[in-house]
Amino acid sequence: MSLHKIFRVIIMGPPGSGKGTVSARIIKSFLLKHISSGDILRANINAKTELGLLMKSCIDQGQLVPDDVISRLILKDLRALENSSWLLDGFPRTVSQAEALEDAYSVDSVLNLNVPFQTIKERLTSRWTHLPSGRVYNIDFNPPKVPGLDDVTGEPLVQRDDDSPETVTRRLRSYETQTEPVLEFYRCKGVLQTFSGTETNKIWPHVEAFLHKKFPSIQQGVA
Ligand SMILES: Nc1nc2c(ncn2[C@@H]2O[C@H](COP(=O)(O)OP(=O)(O)O)[C@@H](O)[C@H]2O)c(=O)[nH]1
Ligand SMILES: Nc1ncnc2c1ncn2[C@@H]1O[C@H](COP(=O)(O)OP(=O)(O)O)[C@@H](O)[C@H]1O
Repeated sequence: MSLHKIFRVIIMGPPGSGKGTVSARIIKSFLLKHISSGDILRANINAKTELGLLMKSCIDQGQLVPDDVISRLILKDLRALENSSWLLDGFPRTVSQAEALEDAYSVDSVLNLNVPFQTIKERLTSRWTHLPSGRVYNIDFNPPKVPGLDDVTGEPLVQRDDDSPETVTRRLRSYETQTEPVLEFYRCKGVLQTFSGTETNKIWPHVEAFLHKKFPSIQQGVA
């Protein structure tokens, strides 16, 4: 049995609301393992796995992949982290996924990034991604040190196929119809914490203060 309490945290928000950016900041300060459903799917596409090839057209069209596929994939990864605290990013995105997760684990906190759709549309057309790590950059907000290259590895950055304006509109629509009900699911359980704004640098101090207060024992450097 682990001596430490395990904390299970989810980060939610529409596509482009800053989940990846805020997650990167969280794992710098807190001992949580970051699991991103989008990064896992893109790694499968990149490695041309059977699953990746099957899912690619769904993702490129801005549609969600089937619930059973993503739930199986994520729950398998979570089982490998049985004794660690985790931060889940991009899952669950439907009530059925939330129920599948709830059957296996109880969630301590859900961080909801509430960013207006207009702000998101502007951001995503200038998002650049380092696919192997999931690190994200933005031409205006956090440009890479050398244009077009990842700061850590020097490898090339790419623009995601699903970040075109038409596909972003479709993803926002699927967020409204399929993912917003998940917020209600967690609100009813009393674990939803919403952070609203248009700038990550203004939202972040509130997220950080909330986590410090709620989970003091998982700060980096705390035994
Ligand atoms: N202009 C601007 N861009 C931001 C801000 N926060 C994040 N971004 C960028 O917006 C894009 C989407 O952020 P990301 O963290 O990938 O969002 P996710 O899709 O929710 O994981 C990325 O290119 C980020 O670098 C912000 O406050 N202002
Ligand atoms: N939990 C999920 N359920 C269904 N599809 C998912 C899920 N997570 C990711 N995907 C697929 O991968 C795409 C990219 O996901 P992600 O990187 O989390 O996007 P975003 O940056 O838009 O929040 C989604 O548009 C969807 O097609």
